[in-house]
Amino acid sequence: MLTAKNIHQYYSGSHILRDVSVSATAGRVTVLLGRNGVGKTTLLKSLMGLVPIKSGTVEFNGHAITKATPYERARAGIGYVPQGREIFGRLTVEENLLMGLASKPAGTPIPAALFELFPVLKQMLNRRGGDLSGGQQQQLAIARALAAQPKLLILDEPTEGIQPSIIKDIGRVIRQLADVGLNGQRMAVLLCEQYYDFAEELADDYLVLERGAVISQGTGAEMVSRGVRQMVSI
Ligand SMILES: Nc1ncnc2c1ncn2[C@@H]1O[C@H](COP(=O)(O)OP(=O)(O)OP(=O)(O)O)[C@@H](O)[C@H]1O
Repeated sequence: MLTAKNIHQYYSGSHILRDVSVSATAGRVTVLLGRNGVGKTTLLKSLMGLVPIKSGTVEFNGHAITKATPYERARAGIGYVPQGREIFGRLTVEENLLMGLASKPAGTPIPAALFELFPVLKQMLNRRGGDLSGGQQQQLAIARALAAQPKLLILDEPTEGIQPSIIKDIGRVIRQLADVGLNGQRMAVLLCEQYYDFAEELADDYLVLERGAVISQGTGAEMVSRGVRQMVSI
C-alpha cells in the first residue's frame, strides 16, 4: 500500500533522515520505534507531505506521491494523527470530526462506525474539544483522522500522556482497524511509539530508527529475540 524508499531529510543542514525505507500493508500494524529525537516524527511528516523530502520516493497504492501535498495525500486515502493531537480546542467534538472530512465532498456525513469505536465521542458531540481529557482528545484525534475513511492510518505517539485504561482502548481500536477496518476493509497502520510494551503487542512489523537511520527491522514476532527493547530503552 505505502512504499517509501531511500528517504533523506535535512533541517537547515543537519542530516535528519538517512536513506530510510519503510512500507505499510493492509491488515498489518507497522511500528516505528526509536529514542527521543531520532527522526520518527520527521519521517511521518515526510510521508504525509508536511515536510518536503530532499530525496527518495513515496508510492501509495502504486501511484507516486513524492511531490503530493498533504491534502492530496489525504484525498488519496492517508489519515494522520499528529503528535500532541492538535485538537481544535474551541470547536466542538462534532466540528473537529467534520474537519476530518475536509478532503471529501461537501455534505459527506461522519461515519456512524466512528461512534461504535469511540462511544464517548457520541456522548460529547457538543462539548468543546478543549474541555475533553487528554485521553478523550486522543480518541477524537484518531476519529478525526478516520472520518474520511483512509486506507492507511499514520499515528504519532498516540499513548503519550494518556492514562492506562484509554491506552488499552486505543490499542484495541488499532488492532481492529488493521483486522477489519472501519467498514470491513482492512487498513494499513503505521504507528510511531515510545511505549515499548504497547508497540510490541501491536506490531506485525517493526523498524527502529537511530540517528535518522534504520538499525533494525523485521516482524513483530522477532522483536524480543532481536533485543528491540534494549535498542530503545533510555
Ligand atoms: N522544524 C525543525 N527544525 C530544525 N530541527 C528540527 C525540526 N524538527 C525537529 N528537528 C530536529 O530533528 C531531529 C529529529 O526530530 P523528530 O521530532 O523527528 O524526532 P523524534 O524521533 O520524533 O523525537 P520525539 O520522540 O522526541 O518526538 C531532532 O534533533 C530535532 O531537534
